[in-house]
Amino acid sequence: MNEIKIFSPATVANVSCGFDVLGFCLDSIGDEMVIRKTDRKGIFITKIEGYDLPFEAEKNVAGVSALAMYADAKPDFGFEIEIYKNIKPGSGVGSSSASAAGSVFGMNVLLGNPYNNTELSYFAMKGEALASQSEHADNIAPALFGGFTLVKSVSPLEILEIPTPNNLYATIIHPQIEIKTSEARAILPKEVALKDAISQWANVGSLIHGLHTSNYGLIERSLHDAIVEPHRSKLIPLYHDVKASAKAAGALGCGISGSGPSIFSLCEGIDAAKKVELAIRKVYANSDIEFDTYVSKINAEGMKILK
Ligand SMILES: Nc1ncnc2c1ncn2[C@@H]1O[C@H](COP(=O)(O)OP(=O)(O)O)[C@@H](O)[C@H]1O
Ligand SMILES: N[C@@H](CCOP(=O)(O)O)C(=O)O
Repeated sequence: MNEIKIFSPATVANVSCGFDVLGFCLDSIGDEMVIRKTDRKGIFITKIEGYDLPFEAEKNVAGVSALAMYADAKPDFGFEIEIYKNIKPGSGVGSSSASAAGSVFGMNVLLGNPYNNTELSYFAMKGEALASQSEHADNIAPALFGGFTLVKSVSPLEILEIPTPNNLYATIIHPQIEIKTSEARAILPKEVALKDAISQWANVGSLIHGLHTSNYGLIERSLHDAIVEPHRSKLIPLYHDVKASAKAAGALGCGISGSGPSIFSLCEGIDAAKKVELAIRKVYANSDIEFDTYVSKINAEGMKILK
């Protein structure tokens, strides 16, 4: 096989209480990428559609992760990468991760799958670091493994796959402002109060248990964030109104998706997710902020090979 076309999914990182460790994969939004073997040695980004992003491999997250894997694999040929971007950069649903993980996923298939998903996550983290100035894997892991993931450690990299209850859906609202992950990280405090840490790790533990046991009530009671949300919510217009509307419409929980500005809600069933979508659309519809919304099943598969 000399060429592959893939769907590289959007992802929601943090999931309220799990800053930098928890994430889940979306089904209804993602980029497409074509990866092709070429006689020319090296990594070449030959096409980008959708958004204006750098073509130099060293400046594009897809190229940085590809170069990290290329240096390890040392093939006697090169790779061309085409990126068809649907996920707006800086939207908070893992735009950079979709590219960073997509290039190495596609290259791995063309190389005959020498690397497992954890090894691919390691290379993809090198690309993610270019965008966010930090090596975190909470978007990359769900993009590659699918479903919910927990990054137990980045060094050494250890990723746990968490079972996803069948009837869990996400509703996303994306106000059209850009928040760079690097900037949203820079505003966070370096230290946290012990009482906040206690509530946060209790919620992470109970959320994981709720996911394992399909206990929607426990999931609902665990979707809180005492540490990051108070700081980042100030960057998102009408954040608290959206959250209140989502909860009133029946969401299990609602929080900042990744570093924002997107806001996610988790819901039991597609009908509840659509009801939440209608409710939160009304919040921005009464303002001058443009926005998109979408409802997605949790994508258990992650990356998909299109051809
Ligand atoms: N292939 C790429 N896809 C998305 N963003 C990229 C890519 N290559 C470089 N970037 C840069 O990464 C930044 C967006 O990443 P980030 O702030 O983490 O947003 P997101 O939350 O959408 O991933 C932008 O500055 C963008 O120019
Ligand atoms: N844990 C990171 C996740 C950033 O996600 P993104 O989708 O905004 O890139 C953080 O919160 O900084």
